[in-house]
Amino acid sequence: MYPISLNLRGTPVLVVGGGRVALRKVQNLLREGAKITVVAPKTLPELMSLAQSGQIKLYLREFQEEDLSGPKLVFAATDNSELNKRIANLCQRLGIWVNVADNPEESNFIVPAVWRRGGWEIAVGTSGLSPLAARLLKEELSWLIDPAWDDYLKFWGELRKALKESNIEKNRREEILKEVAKIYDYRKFCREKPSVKLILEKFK
Ligand SMILES: C[C@@]1(CC(=O)O)c2cc3[nH]c(cc4nc(cc5[nH]c(cc(n2)[C@H]1CCC(=O)O)[C@@](C)(CC(=O)O)[C@@H]5CCC(=O)O)C(CC(=O)O)=C4CCC(=O)O)c(CCC(=O)O)c3CC(=O)O
Ligand SMILES: NC(=O)C1=CN([C@@H]2O[C@H](COP(=O)(O)OP(=O)(O)OC[C@H]3O[C@@H](n4cnc5c(N)ncnc54)[C@H](O)[C@@H]3O)[C@@H](O)[C@H]2O)C=CC1
Repeated sequence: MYPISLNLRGTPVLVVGGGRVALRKVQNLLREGAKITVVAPKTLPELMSLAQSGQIKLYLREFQEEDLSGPKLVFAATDNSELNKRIANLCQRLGIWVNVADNPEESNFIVPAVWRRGGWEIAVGTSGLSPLAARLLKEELSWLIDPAWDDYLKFWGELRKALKESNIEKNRREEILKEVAKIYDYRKFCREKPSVKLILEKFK
């Protein structure tokens, strides 16, 4: 499984099924600004209200082949594994990437458990071995990773931006970043909390 971060803003995504699994996928997709259509004869009330507030499009009926004209990604999340398999086959034929809720083998992609804070994104995957274990490690990370890592990321982000906006040439900018990284590992950064301004003056 090759991990990538997809930009789904405005991208049409189809979710087939309206249960617990479909709802979780929809909630995470909404956060990324995907254009979501849900097809299911019966759905959870949460999906109904998302449709009522115009955040998703909802068709209260069974899946039909025509639903596959349009979406770039499909989530087959019904409780009918034969149907999920059929959707997967249709998607393969059409070249649409599909996630099959009850079958990682038939999926083009699977979804990791994601931990986010202060700009960090850590995706935990088990190649489908145990999604529950993926969630448990994700939860553990919230304890393991000190909030000072957020300041560290902020520092690097600001330094990178300042260098980009400076008139220092590209190769030298990269060199500077590597030199600073050698000096300021996480521990030294925490002790000294250097300012970006100071670093820039020192390395120019
Ligand atoms: C292959 C994959 C495909 C995909 O859905 O993309 C898949 C498949 C299956 N999940 C099953 C069960 C559960 N999945 C969860 C939860 C999550 N499942 C997610 C991902 C994935 N699930 C992909 C693999 C990722 C990887 O491992 O690398 C997470 C991480 C991300 C997300 O869905 O958003 C999200 C946690 C998010 C979070 O909390 O952060 C829970 C609840 C829990 O853990 O509390 C249970 C019940 C407990 C258990 O069984 O473990 C079953 C058996 C169904 C059955 O028995 O009927 C299958 C099918 C099978 O394995 O065949
Ligand atoms: N990938 C994951 O993270 C997980 C996957 N699963 C698997 O996912 C599947 C779905 O789980 P839940 O959401 O809990 O099930 P659920 O029973 O709550 O929901 C199933 C949904 O599928 C819909 N459906 C049934 N026939 C349909 C059709 N012909 N067209 C469109 N929609 C149809 C139903 O109306 C319902 O909304 C299960 O088969 C389970 O094995 C379960 C837990 C986690």
